[in-house]
Amino acid sequence: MRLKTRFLSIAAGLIIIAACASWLAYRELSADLIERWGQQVAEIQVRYDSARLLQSLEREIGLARQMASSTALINWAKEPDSKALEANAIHEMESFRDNFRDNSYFVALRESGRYYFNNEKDEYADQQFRYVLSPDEPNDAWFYQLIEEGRDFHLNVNPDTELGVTKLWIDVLMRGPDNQIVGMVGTGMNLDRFLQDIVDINQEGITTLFVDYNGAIQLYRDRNYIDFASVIKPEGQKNTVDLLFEAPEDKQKILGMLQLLKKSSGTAGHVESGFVTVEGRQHLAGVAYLPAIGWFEITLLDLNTLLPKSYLWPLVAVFLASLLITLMVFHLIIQSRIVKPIVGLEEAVEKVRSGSFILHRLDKPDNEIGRLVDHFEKMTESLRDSTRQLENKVAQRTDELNRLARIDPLTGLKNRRGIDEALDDEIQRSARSGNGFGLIWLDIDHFKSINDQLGHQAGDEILCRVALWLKASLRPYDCPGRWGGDEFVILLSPCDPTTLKQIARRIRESVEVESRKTGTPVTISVGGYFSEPGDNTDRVLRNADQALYRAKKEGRNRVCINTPEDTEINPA
Ligand SMILES: Nc1nc2c(ncn2[C@@H]2O[C@H](COP(=O)(O)OP(=O)(O)OP(=O)(O)O)[C@@H](O)[C@H]2O)c(=O)[nH]1
Repeated sequence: MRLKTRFLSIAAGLIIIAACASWLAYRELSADLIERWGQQVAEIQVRYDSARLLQSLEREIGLARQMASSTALINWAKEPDSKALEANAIHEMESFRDNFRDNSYFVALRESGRYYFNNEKDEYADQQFRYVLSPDEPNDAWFYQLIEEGRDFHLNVNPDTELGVTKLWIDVLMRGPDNQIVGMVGTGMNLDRFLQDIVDINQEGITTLFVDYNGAIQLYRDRNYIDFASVIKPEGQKNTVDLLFEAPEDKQKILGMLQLLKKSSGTAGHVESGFVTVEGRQHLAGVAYLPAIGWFEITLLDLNTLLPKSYLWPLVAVFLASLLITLMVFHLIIQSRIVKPIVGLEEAVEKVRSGSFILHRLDKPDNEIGRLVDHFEKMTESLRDSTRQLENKVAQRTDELNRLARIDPLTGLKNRRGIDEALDDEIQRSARSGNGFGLIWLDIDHFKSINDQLGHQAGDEILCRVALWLKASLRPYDCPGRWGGDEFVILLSPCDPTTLKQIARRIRESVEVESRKTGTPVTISVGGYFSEPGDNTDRVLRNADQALYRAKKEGRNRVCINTPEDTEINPA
């Protein structure tokens, strides 16, 4: 895999891992955030809803308590048949009616069971006595039940079948000076209006309900759930709050919260909260106990409505965009500071490996890679210089070897290979120019006996001297060589037959004369051939050799010249 691909794969992998981790963290954090926020909102909402309920009830309850402690009513309750007391009491009751919000009241006398009522329309003026309560009448059970329980104050949602109204009743026991219960007074508020004001508040995602001390639903937007006349219903038949929840654990949770609040009922403003599912949607339930009325207030917050997770999507989008930008920046940095310099370096290494030292300008980032590239460039320069030096040396040595391969080590003249090459060149030159050239082939006479008599060393010295005499007798541009043994070949160019003869004779004479001076006289036999353009190597050598052969045959120490036209033999 290429470096860039690998880097990007690693980066992408890391980013995916980071994104997954961040997504999980986001989910956890958002759930935690929503939970914390929801709990606080639930607490605030619970207190707000409780305050609203208490605010609207407080005055009514105060008035009802005041009415229950009215001396006129208490005295009348003790003597219900006294018309004077009754008139006085009814007058008192009517003054309270004017003050109650609903402009209605009821008074029920314990001893006689008489029930008095008047409403906002003053419908029952002078007929406030409505009917007589009976312990045997189930609809009247509330009255006897409350007296039996001895609860001085009670809130009750109950339809009054006699009056044909459903009301939220405020019931307050009326006690005589001896603390004996002599009756019950109170007022009823139109349930529909009350629900509208307190419960059916048009706040999307927020549901408010009130349940009594036993969890029976008292105020709820859906009237079907309201547990009317809770006070007279036996346990198990009440519409309790757990009916609103489907999951058993949610039912347990909400009932558990009620229990907890009952235990800590002394702690004012304490709110319990927890997640529950209502109608398939997650809600946060906040529950508070209202000691003033003995009810619980429950607020259900639909979190998806109040704080949809989509609100946090811009955060996710920003996060993803940041990741993408990070990936791109990472890619650009990796590309410019690592991958590109390394790829360039790799190409340069490949070039140098294949023997090319011409490098394009390499990227040198200001980091370890840049320093590596710098070292590589310097190393390449050194390598290039030493390679060039080496090549020069090799070329020089090769030239030297080539030269030596064509030189006779003893005499310093060309050897047979050198003469061969020079002869080939000369034949080609002659063919091109149309001018002939001369070739001399000479051999030292009786050299074997010189060797035999004087030794091989002396023989070598004579060979060297002959070479020197030859060179001295030749023109600078003539080319002498040692063919082998005691035989020498000389190329004469430019040349003509006359010059060939002259030089051949001069050579022979020179050797004879000069050798005599050394005390070891030697003579040479010389064969010459003047080559015409078009001759080949064999023909030239053969003719020169034949001329030498003749010179030997005819007595040695002489010159014989072979020309294409004729053969001239010149005795010494
Ligand atoms: N000292 C010495 N002797 C050599 C060398 N190369 C060949 N010879 C000898 O040279 C002699 C050449 O003899 P030939 O050319 O055959 O005969 P020659 O004695 O010269 O007689 P002719 O040529 O017939 O006059 C041989 O004895 C070789 O051993 C060399 O490099 N040094």
